[in-house]
Amino acid sequence: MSAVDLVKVHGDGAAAVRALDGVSVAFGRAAFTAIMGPSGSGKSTLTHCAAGLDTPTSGRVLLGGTDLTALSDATLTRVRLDRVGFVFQSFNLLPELTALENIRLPLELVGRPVGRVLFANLVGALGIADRLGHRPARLSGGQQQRVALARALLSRPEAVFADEPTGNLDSASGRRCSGSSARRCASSGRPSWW
Ligand SMILES: Nc1ncnc2c1ncn2[C@@H]1O[C@H](COP(=O)(O)OP(=O)(O)OP(=O)(O)O)[C@@H](O)[C@H]1O
Repeated sequence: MSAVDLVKVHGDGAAAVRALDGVSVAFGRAAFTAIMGPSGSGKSTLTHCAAGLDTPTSGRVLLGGTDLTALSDATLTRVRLDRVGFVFQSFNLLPELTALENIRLPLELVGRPVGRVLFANLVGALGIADRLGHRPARLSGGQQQRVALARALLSRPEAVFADEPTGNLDSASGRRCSGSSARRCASSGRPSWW
């Protein structure tokens, strides 16, 4: 997945904010990449543009051979559901659905079957197997976050984007969800993309 010369200006006129100013970046296949920077430096904006959730003002976003910035709204929606997983900072679970229904929803929207083994493995690894019948309001923040992670991973997407995905988890759960490479990234103290 790569982004080329991304510019994103939020708003217009005197209130315009140039959140991205010519960002080019490539994320390798099967790589775990952390984006770090000060508050307000554009991490969420970059992540949303890279995942096709927001439209850059200019520049290109490539997922495999697909230029997301050249797609119609309908095709982009389909690509997002089918090929991209996203974990939002505020989870974005649907309150009237159970955890199970939230996790399955993206696959059901595109008419794809739910892989039973993958589903069982995911909810087991994330420690939410006994909470699947609960609505989000009956779950803790960390449990909601793990439901959101399961939802993002169940479709085996080509790319998973996560905006502060382990902020509500205890340190052991955070390590399980992000893997040992995350520890290495975080402890290296590098302030930029890699
Ligand atoms: N919808 C919006 N309208 C106007 N300005 C926005 C909007 N979204 C973000 N911004 C501005 O764009 C800049 C980058 O915001 P962004 O949320 O991408 O930063 P961030 O690095 O993710 O911040 P944080 O670490 O605090 O979550 C900020 O100055 C922010 O105020």
